[in-house]
Amino acid sequence: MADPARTMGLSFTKMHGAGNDFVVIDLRDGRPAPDAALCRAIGDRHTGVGYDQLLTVEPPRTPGAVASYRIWNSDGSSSQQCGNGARCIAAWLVRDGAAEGDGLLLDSPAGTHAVTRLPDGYYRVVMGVPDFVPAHVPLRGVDAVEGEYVLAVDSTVVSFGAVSMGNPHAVIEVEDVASAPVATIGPLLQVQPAFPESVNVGFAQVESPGRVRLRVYERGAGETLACGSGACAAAAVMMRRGKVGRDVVIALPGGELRIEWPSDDAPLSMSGPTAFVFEGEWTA
Ligand SMILES: N[C@H](CCC[C@H](N)C(=O)O)C(=O)O
Repeated sequence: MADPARTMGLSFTKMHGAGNDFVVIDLRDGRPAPDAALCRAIGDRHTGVGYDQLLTVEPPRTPGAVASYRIWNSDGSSSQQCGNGARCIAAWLVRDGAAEGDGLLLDSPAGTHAVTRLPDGYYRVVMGVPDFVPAHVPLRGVDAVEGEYVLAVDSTVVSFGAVSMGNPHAVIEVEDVASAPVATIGPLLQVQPAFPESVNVGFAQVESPGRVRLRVYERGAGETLACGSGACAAAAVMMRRGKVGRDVVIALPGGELRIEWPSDDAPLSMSGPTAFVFEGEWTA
């Protein structure tokens, strides 16, 4: 049977969070998510709309939540977490009138998040407690020395921190992000057996105790202009190493995010911008 979206027309909203771009589709009426072929067609940067991630807004899964959402990367793979996406979904629900902006609850595949609209129009997402347990990243077969993992990939030795924000992250500290080997080491690390679910690879340059520059080669999307969970991961790794304070600005190519993590056993919060770009209808 033809995919219903192809016959009925599929409305969507194009958004971005610090340049990390999304197609948001409202499936609160219970319609099925677009199939893989349609996701790829919508995601094509030339013949479609283009996105880093496709986000679906769906009925809540827990009491008190306004809605739930799911996440597909542009390569069709799904993810458990999308920090920039959580902010955009919250802004989408507030604009839709489905929620007030003070502490709405959103169900993601990684758990339930409290989201608050800040006076400056930014959104703050409680992202949960960073999980450094290797098996939870997941990361296998690599031992850590003082929180640093070392892996030989091809002719290169890569040293990194590893943490789960609900999705897997490796964080590589570099002297200069501008010249970091993002497009070579990123995909190389992603295919290592040590990362059975692949990994988002961050390249972080600590500029000061209050500011980190970051580039992220995302799982399923390549290098993006911003990665919210990647910013959380980089901040958490550098905070635990004592390289930055517990309230830090992460400067990504597409914009800045603020990360607050009061203590190791407390939840981490991320604040940042959201933007509506256009509304559309897919009729191909
Ligand atoms: N590529 C990620 C999902 C999107 C994360 C990112 N866009 C964010 O804002 O957190 C993964 O496969 O885990």
